[in-house]
Amino acid sequence: MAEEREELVTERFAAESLVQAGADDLERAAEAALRPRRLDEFVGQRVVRDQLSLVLDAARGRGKAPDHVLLSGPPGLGKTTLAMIIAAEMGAPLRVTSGPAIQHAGDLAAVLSSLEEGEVLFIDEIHRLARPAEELLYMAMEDFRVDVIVGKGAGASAIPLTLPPFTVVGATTRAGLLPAPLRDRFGFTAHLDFYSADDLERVLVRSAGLLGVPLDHTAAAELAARSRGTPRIANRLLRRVRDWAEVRGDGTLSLVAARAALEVYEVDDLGLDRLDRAVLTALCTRFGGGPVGLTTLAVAVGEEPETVETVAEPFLVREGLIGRTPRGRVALPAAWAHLGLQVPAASGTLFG
Ligand SMILES: Nc1ncnc2c1ncn2[C@@H]1O[C@H](COP(=O)(O)OP(=O)(O)OP(=O)(O)O)[C@@H](O)[C@H]1O
Repeated sequence: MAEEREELVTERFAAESLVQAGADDLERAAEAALRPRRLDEFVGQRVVRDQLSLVLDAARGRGKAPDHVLLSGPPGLGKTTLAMIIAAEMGAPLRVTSGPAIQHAGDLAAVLSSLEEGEVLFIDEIHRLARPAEELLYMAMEDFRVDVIVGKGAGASAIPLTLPPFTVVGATTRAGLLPAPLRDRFGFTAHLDFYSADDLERVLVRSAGLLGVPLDHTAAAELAARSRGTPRIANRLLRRVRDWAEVRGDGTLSLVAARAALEVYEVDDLGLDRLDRAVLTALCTRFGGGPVGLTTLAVAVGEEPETVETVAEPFLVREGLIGRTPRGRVALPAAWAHLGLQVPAASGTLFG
């Protein structure tokens, strides 16, 4: 009986994860369709764009592969997009992999030894590379050489293999976790910051044009203000408003349609979603405003600590809702106000 139930549960999970995988694929496809292909289509991040354009122009002028590029910043700000743009601008092929996908140094050696001259190797979540792979990578980045190990144990020998010049584009949400020797191998490092409301409005107008949907100026402003400074979220909200307008409205993406859809999807005035609010609520109501450790906070909201730290926290910190202290996370007065709660009398002593 118990076994039968377990099987049913497993089947249900399998079915749910299939549906989820399908949904993720659809989201990814929808995202890909809106990705800028060239640097001059990439909205905002003016300083990064200018600097990168110089790096690429100089490399083109010399007829060489550009320096290795490290892109850091919260999810959804355009790191993958920029990696693709670098390859497109250089007219070079792009190879995509990620830190977690490379379990062993041998996996990385296989990728490196098959690179073409000038190829761009995009390594997403580069901070999650295993240590031996990391060491192999910085030798390859510096000397364009890898040692391929042949054989095992005492009889193993290293055969040096020269690689054609290539460019690594590393992306990370946690630049602080990269060891210095790896970080130092990148000739150009850029940090992507949250977008202004004006830039997000431009992202939305561009995306609406590509989707062929009529977007009111007022609706664009409302969506921009509630997109947590993030183009991925802006585009996602745009697609949800389009759903609402087509199913419940007259097809126009008006302010009324935007507000109604945002209410359905529980996006509040600041653009906070369910996870953000769960973090704030746990911090204020369960832990009395903190300080509370990241792991405890993550358990309280049923998420991985890394998700809370990289997805929810950066924006909450930027908005002055929470603070990070050596003793843990604390709620700031704006958090209580946002939840419509009274700041407890003792909270003045929480921060610090
Ligand atoms: N500057 C921009 N201009 C226009 N659209 C953008 C810009 N940056 C990102 N986008 C849009 O946002 C989406 C998410 O961007 P992207 O996948 O590059 O983010 P990311 O930083 O790599 O995120 P992650 O860290 O989660 O991989 C893209 O599909 C693209 O359509």
